[in-house]
Amino acid sequence: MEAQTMLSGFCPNPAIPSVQNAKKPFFAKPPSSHSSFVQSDNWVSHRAVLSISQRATKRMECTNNAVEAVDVASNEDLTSGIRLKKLAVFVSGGGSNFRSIHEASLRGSIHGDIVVLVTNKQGCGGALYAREKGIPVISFPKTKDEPDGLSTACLVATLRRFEVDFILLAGYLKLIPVELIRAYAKSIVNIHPSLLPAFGGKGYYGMKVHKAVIASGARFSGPTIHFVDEHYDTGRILAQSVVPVLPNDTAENLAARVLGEEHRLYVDVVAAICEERIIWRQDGVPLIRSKENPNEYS
Ligand SMILES: Nc1nc2c(c(=O)[nH]1)N[C@@H](CN(C=O)c1ccc(C(=O)N[C@@H](CCC(=O)O)C(=O)O)cc1)CN2
Ligand SMILES: NCC(=O)N[C@@H]1O[C@H](COP(=O)([O-])[O-])[C@@H](O)[C@H]1O
Repeated sequence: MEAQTMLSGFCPNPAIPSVQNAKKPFFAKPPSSHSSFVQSDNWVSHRAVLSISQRATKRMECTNNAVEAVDVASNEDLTSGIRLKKLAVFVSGGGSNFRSIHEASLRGSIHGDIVVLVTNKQGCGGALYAREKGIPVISFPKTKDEPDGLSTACLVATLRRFEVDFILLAGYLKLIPVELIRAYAKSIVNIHPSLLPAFGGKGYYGMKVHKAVIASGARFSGPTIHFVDEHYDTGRILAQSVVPVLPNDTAENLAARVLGEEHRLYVDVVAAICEERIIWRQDGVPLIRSKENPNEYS
């Protein structure tokens, strides 16, 4: 049975609003040296951020609003103490970023599981890979090419039923509707193949981006990972990485160089998201806390 048909039972009545996650996170304030950092209510860790000397041996846990220090033998214990996250990936094309993240999940580099793939093109490479790996595939949105596509309300209800924590866009070429953005506030990220805000927005996707970069004479390019808001490529930037643009580059050469960096960067960023190492500065800029040195941010 096609996953779509099987999944349709997840959305008996699209009119029924999706159930919001009921979790109430424990608010933890970082040490005074980071007093400029606050954590939003969507991403706060369930553990207080301790000074580096304490952190090596202790983890703070909140149970029934009582905070207690729990002995931690090693970083693995810290990771194993963090809930395994459930991920939805959205693709429209070949899916190399999706595959890279899936492989990282399987080898344990990402503390998360891809539980569902969403696509607007059932025949794309990403959907074929998902079916080979037994990952359910959902069509979204409903179009003439994809008449079985879900409505936004039904997609939200289905993602809730899969208990999805975070949504990763990876070459998905349709605008994410505001209803889904509100349902997954600060929990949807996208990778774009240029150094935003340059060369982003409507019309900037795939090879079009690299052709524009080369035509501009820019000497550097690279991927950007950002949170998704209601417009294309205007959400808060979370991570970037720089590659050179060479004088004799074709769009294809540049695309390949940027894509290789995308695979590395996206795995690192998704690992940080799943390990609850994202922290929000008071001006709204998201930062990634270093795994090796928790007093360092990027
Ligand atoms: N609400 C948001 N939705 C999406 C975002 C986002 O930032 N906010 N990012 C895109 C991905 N993307 C760039 O990273 C992007 C994708 C597609 C387009 C675009 O111009 N699309 C064309 C249609 C293309 C097609 O259907 O083949 C269009 O809308 O005319 C720009 C940027 C994913 N969604
Ligand atoms: N604006 C969105 C956009 O252009 N996204 C780009 O589509 C490609 C998807 O490759 P993949 O399917 O092999 O991961 C990637 O280069 C990604 O940055």
